[in-house]
Amino acid sequence: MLLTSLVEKLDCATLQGDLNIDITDIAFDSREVTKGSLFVAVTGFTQDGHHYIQKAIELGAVAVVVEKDVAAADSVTVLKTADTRIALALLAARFYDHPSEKLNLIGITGTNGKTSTTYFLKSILEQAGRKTGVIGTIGAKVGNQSLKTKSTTPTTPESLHLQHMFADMVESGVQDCVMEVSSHALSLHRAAASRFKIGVFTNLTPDHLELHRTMEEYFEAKSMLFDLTTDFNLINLDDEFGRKLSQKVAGYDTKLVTYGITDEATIYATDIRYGPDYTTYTAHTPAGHVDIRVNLPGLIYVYNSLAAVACAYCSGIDLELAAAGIHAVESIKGRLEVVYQDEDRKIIVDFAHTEDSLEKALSTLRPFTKGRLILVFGVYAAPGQLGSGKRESMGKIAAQHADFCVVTTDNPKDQDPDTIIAEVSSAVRAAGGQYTGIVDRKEAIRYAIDMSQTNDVILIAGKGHETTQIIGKTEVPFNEAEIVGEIMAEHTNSTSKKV
Ligand SMILES: CC(=O)N[C@H]1[C@@H](OP(=O)(O)OP(=O)(O)OC[C@H]2O[C@@H](n3ccc(=O)[nH]c3=O)[C@H](O)[C@@H]2O)O[C@H](CO)[C@@H](O)[C@@H]1O[C@H](C)C(=O)N[C@@H](C)C(=O)N[C@H](CCC(=O)O)C(=O)O
Repeated sequence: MLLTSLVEKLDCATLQGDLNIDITDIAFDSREVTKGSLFVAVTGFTQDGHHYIQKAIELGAVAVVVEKDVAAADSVTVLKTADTRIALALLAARFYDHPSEKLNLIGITGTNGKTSTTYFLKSILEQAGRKTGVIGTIGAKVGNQSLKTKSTTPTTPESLHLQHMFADMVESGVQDCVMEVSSHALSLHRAAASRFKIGVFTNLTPDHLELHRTMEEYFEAKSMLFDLTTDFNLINLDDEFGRKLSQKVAGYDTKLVTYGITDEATIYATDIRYGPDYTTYTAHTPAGHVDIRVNLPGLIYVYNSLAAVACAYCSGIDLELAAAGIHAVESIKGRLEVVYQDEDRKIIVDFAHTEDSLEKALSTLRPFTKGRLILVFGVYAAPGQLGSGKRESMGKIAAQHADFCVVTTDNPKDQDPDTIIAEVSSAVRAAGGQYTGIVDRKEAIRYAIDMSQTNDVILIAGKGHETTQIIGKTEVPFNEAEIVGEIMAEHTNSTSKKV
């Protein structure tokens, strides 16, 4: 593609060189540059892409886009713009011929519920016989086939990778794409230049305050999704920030559809009932009502499946197919996932890593726990959370809702695990909770299993679907389902040896 067409009407100045050159690829990482590429220099959190311009040129970049003044060889075209992240998104969308506009693209944002809503919706769309793509913490997939990608972010890819994925999906005949859109992604313009037919807002509770600093900033970041939607804004009306957002978007050209468990919402749930491993309710929509059965317990799964029903309604899908799609989801990786069960005990892994989600996970399990509710958890390290009170509040919630807490590490990163555990433990103690502290997370899990008795439930909270732990600068493998399996196998062996 000619550079002139690629940058046409883009807000950037040509500092040097020819625009009449062919661009064969775009890269924002010098390590991905190939001959004939356009290199976009992005200022990162740890490094600065502007320092890699020379490297990119050596590898064959013929043009660069910058936001800072840098020297480059005369043979290379240099363009300057105010924000290279926005430019990258716009350039990528053009390079791949605006693929998001060729999809029924549904973006889901909110602190919690993005992944399970995505699972439910994918299943509904597949029940409706539609070829569906997903992008999120479960990876990028078409059906059950993973898409090849260079993306390195955990949830929402950088704009270049994202547009590439959309283009691949269009090429393979995908009609609908369900995507988790994180607040990180929105504030870093990863989704800019994408067009969403439907935007979903699940909820907002404190998280990622290391990046957004205040809840107001966090809310503004999440709200950015609704500047990118074209048809429907679908918002949880029972959430404080959802109500605020619905007022904010009321004047937009897009249609506002709300959901919740009161009949004030456009789509709402009644007759909610829970069992130890299911939830049933009736979903009411303007197109009629339908009985829903979710194979997971708890109010959060009413909200997350209802959001998927609401998307189905907005996409013109029959409500019976929506119900069948939700029922077809047997479990969700790392979401109240039962990783071991025998007549004595049940071991559950959940991603709960915020105050709100930990409280909800424990309260959901409590009514179905005949013995003790044993919690294994840590508080992950994030720069802004040093002294922010998260350790104290997580400790307090744990003490209030669990019978025994094994306080351990989550992702301690560069922070001292002993200090984290001491601070969390002191909060558990102050709130009258029973606890022990064990730095090694595997040993903490083993301790909980060893102390468990008939009818006890063990909740291992914080990491959910994640399969690594970040200790210092190293990411070490840590798959909780496998670890529980190993420990239980050791138990079985030692018991049979005794016999
Ligand atoms: C904090 C954050 O968002 N980090 C992301 C960011 O890393 P960074 O800013 O540190 O990158 P950097 O190393 O400083 O590099 C800066 C620039 O120099 C370039 N570079 C660097 C080295 C080199 O040799 N050549 C080169 O050109 C890089 O390509 C980059 O453009 O850019 C990298 C490249 O895309 C990402 O892999 C990385 O995601 C890390 C792994 C991450 O954990 N991100 C998390 C925080 C994240 O984004 N999470 C959200 C979900 C949040 C949630 O709701 O839970 C997500 O949407 O995934």
